[in-house]
Amino acid sequence: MGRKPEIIAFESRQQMAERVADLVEVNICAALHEKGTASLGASGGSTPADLYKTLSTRDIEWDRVAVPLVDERWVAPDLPGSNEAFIKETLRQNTAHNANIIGLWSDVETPAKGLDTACQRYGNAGEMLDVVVLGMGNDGHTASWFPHADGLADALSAETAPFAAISAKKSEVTGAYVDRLTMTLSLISRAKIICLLIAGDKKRQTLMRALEDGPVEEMPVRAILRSRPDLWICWAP
Ligand SMILES: O=C(O)[C@H](O)[C@@H](O)[C@H](O)[C@H](O)COP(=O)(O)O
Repeated sequence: MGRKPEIIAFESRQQMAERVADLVEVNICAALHEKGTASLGASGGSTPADLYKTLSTRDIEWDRVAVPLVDERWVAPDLPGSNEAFIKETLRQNTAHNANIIGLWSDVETPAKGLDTACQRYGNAGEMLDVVVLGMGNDGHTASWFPHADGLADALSAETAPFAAISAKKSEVTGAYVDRLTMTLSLISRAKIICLLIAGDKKRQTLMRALEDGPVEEMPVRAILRSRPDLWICWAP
């Protein structure tokens, strides 16, 4: 049996935000010191809000940090549900007011049509990402790797494309946001540090199921749990 990732349990969501911000800060500053630039792959959703707000007050040279989105729902940044809007609102303030957030959405009909633009914008920001923050849904998705979605095979393939277009099956978890663009396993799994942030008992139960044997297509978060068992799984009630 391969190594299973460990779960770090915090007392509160605020404590989790502070300690994960320490981890992100130290790794971003180390990358800046080594290379002069750094990259932080940032997920949307809602769980990382406290982390991003905390990070926005840290003493980091944010103008040298690229913050590409991990995934995006196909909605313009001025509409509810946009991950780009969420990350701008929570991270781009205080010392991080000049962070270079790299959005994935462009004004074309579908994520598939937006793929080239996303890849161009992303450029070399993260041939190897320094840090990636992931979340997880109660259906066992992470990034926009939704169970049995169209495009899931592309997102999880060993090919080196950094992004894939996803069309998820509509569910309670996706809501109306079934069309997505997402970083691929190939890109995320090469990151130096990966943090999977989860909160609440229900997600802890979902995670325990994901850690069991079973098909990746049913719980795609398994792809990253299996390929990077050294990832930091951080949980708070
Ligand atoms: O667009 C999104 O929804 C995400 O980037 C997604 O992968 C998210 O991390 C999980 O769905 C968890 O979302 P919550 O933090 O809102 O539970």
